[in-house]
Amino acid sequence: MIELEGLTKHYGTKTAVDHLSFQVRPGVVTGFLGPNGAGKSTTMRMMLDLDNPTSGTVRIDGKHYRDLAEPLKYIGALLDAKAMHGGRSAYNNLLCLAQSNRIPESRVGEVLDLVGLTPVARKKSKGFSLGMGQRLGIASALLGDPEILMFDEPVNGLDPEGIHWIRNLMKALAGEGRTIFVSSHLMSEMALTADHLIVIGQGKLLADTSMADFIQQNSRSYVRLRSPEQERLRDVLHANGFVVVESGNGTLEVDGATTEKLGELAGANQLVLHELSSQRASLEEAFMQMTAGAVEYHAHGTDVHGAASAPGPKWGSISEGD
Ligand SMILES: Nc1ncnc2c1ncn2[C@@H]1O[C@H](COP(=O)(O)OP(=O)(O)OP(=O)(O)O)[C@@H](O)[C@H]1O
Repeated sequence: MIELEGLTKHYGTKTAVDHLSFQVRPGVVTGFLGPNGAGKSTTMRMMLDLDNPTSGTVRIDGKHYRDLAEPLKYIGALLDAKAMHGGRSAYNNLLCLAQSNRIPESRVGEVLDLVGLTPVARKKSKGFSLGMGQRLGIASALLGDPEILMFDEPVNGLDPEGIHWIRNLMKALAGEGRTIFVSSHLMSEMALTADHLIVIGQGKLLADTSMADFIQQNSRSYVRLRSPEQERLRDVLHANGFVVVESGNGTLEVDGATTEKLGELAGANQLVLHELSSQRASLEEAFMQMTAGAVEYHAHGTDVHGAASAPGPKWGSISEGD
């Protein structure tokens, strides 16, 4: 269990983390979500005592990180995959870590095998691809066989097979009763992995909810209709008690209705329909709406030639990869 209480970090006048209080429980994968610059990495660094909080506390199974003897046996973390010593082999990088925490050398081979790096174990890590570096970082997190694991953007640089592997690994580790805390700025990725969600924006807690509740509350479903007689269709829908939203391009959206019901209503009123479809807003959209006021870096449209357009949140690519 990880517990944060009033955790706050200022860098000069900048508040990176703002009175964060939440718990990360064992036995589930907890996703840590927020747009770029929300404060996820700063929070994780403070959890590992790599940065000092301005105020507030973090406890790992009731203790401060610095009071853990041989911390790799309690908590393993993938924060910065490039943090390894590039001049050392993968094997020696892990061996040094193992020795510093009195972990037997046999475990080095085990974790290299687990992450699929055995064939390159004796190669210098500076020649590793992003994905191989990510796997080596994951191996170091697993080295002490800890009950708590933290991964900062673990799928960065991984190919679809690697993404699938890390997703299943996190689920399996949670299934063994471990505490798994994983950050991402991609809702779509989290939807496939996490059981619970902590969402932050500009350092503040925006949501602490189960994934099931988040999906239930945020994936709005509605029916989209298009007709050459749009006005008459709208009047018929209104007259039958439906709330209708005009969404542009001549389409109408109706919440809380089925395609069957609306199709029959249109038929009974001899209305021609060019479209009658059931729609579901994506979780990515719901997440973007939740964090819209807390997005720090805005892209300005998609026109690479610089034509002006409305600012929108800058978001990474969506990776479904399953
Ligand atoms: N050492 C530092 N000095 C000054 N400002 C910092 C420092 N580290 C982080 N920040 C600022 O604190 C805020 C939070 O940054 P952080 O890296 O924790 O966000 P993040 O949610 O991990 O973002 P990303 O998804 O882009 O990695 C940002 O505005 C960042 O510019």
